[in-house]
Amino acid sequence: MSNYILVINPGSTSTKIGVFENGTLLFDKTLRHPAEEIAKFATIPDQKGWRKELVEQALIENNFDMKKLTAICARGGLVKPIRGGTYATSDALLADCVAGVQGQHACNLGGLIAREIGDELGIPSFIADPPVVDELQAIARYSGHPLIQRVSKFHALNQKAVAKRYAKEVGKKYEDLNLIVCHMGGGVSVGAHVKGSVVDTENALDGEGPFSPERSGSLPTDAVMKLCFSGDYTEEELRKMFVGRGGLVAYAGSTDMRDLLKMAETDAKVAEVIDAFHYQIGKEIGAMAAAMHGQVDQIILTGGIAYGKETVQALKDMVEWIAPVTVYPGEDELLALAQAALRVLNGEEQAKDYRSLSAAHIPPKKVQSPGPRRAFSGNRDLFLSLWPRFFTETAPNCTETAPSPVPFPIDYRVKIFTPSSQRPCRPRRAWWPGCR
Ligand SMILES: Nc1ncnc2c1ncn2[C@@H]1O[C@H](COP(=O)(O)OP(=O)(O)OP(=O)(O)O)[C@@H](O)[C@H]1O
Ligand SMILES: CCCC(=O)O
Repeated sequence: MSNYILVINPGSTSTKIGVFENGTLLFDKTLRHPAEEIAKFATIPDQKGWRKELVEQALIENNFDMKKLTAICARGGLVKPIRGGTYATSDALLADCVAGVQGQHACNLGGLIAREIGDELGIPSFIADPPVVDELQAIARYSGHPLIQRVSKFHALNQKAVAKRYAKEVGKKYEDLNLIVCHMGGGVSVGAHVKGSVVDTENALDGEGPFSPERSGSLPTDAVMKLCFSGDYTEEELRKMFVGRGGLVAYAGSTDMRDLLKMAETDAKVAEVIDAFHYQIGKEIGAMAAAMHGQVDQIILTGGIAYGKETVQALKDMVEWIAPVTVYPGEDELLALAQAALRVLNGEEQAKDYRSLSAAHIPPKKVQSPGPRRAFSGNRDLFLSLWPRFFTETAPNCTETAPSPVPFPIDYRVKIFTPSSQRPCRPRRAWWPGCR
């Protein structure tokens, strides 16, 4: 029996859709959303009805009868940290997509639209491998300061898809391989896939890792603090500067690697920027190899920039001594979504239940420590907000700790960094349960 699957991948300026009959694409379409259309909506969740109508219209234009659909699978959203896999669009998941518990991003609309269409048709709807897939090992969560905890936000959908594709091609299971996957698109992320879990990667959305065509990646803390407190920029301006207008576009004026490679033929400065881009990515691959104790079966390069032979050669020169390199240029996130739904429909995998996981996943609230407020005044919030959000805090004289945001046997409670004083917590602020 054929399964017909609608897949939806909402991005900031487009919604990509596809209809698959089992694993075969029947048709796809990129629905472009001009800035002036997007600007009509105050928030991302407000765009739901409008984008949903555009999706339905595209199916009609392709003469596809929606009643034939068996399931819907979407990319999304910035929900709580979860393990990779296919998740049913439960109410709890949708509430977190609306709230944007790890940030507002167009992919939060994926689950919302999928569920609404699915409910209308009486068919199941899913999300798969959202950017907040978080399988970090405990030691990878240390940032260097207990107020800031590292989290994983990366191209999980494409990274996992190409890793599984490689495993299939060599006749092995993803869960039996150690792979470094490097996605190079508008953003760049490098993941250490150890036996099916991404035990280290960057928070590529919020300012970690190598710079990319449009993101600054990791920046020196002191310099960032100076910008934050300079009074010259608003929080929003700085965010745009680092995520959206940072990296290659900031140095060389374009996010398009093809243009930059052309420019580099006659412009030595642009050529050096591209060298630096390759250098940072190669260095990050090396870091992941060390995190994996050198036990790397294969390095996989993927994303649009992996089409460029210059980039592939530069990275091979830097990292091929670690492990052989396979190149899967571009990304096929639509196919990855269809396959994720199919694995569930065929009974190869069970859809995960976000609701039953979410209790264990509740990240610590963004708790404000009463202590350092005076030192940083109001701008402290601005500074911290540029960094990974789920910093776990504990009061200087409080022995309570915040819960782990992930369901793994990880206990990185901040208590270990603080004197285990039994003095009562400061009475002036209750800032998490049990610390009153
Ligand atoms: N043949 C090519 N050679 C070199 N670079 C290329 C080639 N084709 C596309 N690219 C580059 O790939 C980049 C876009 O990649 P991609 O389409 O994967 O990004 P995206 O989907 O917009 O962002 P993300 O992958 O972060 O979600 C651009 O910089 C583009 O210039
Ligand atoms: C880093 C997660 C995905 C993206 O770049 O949009």
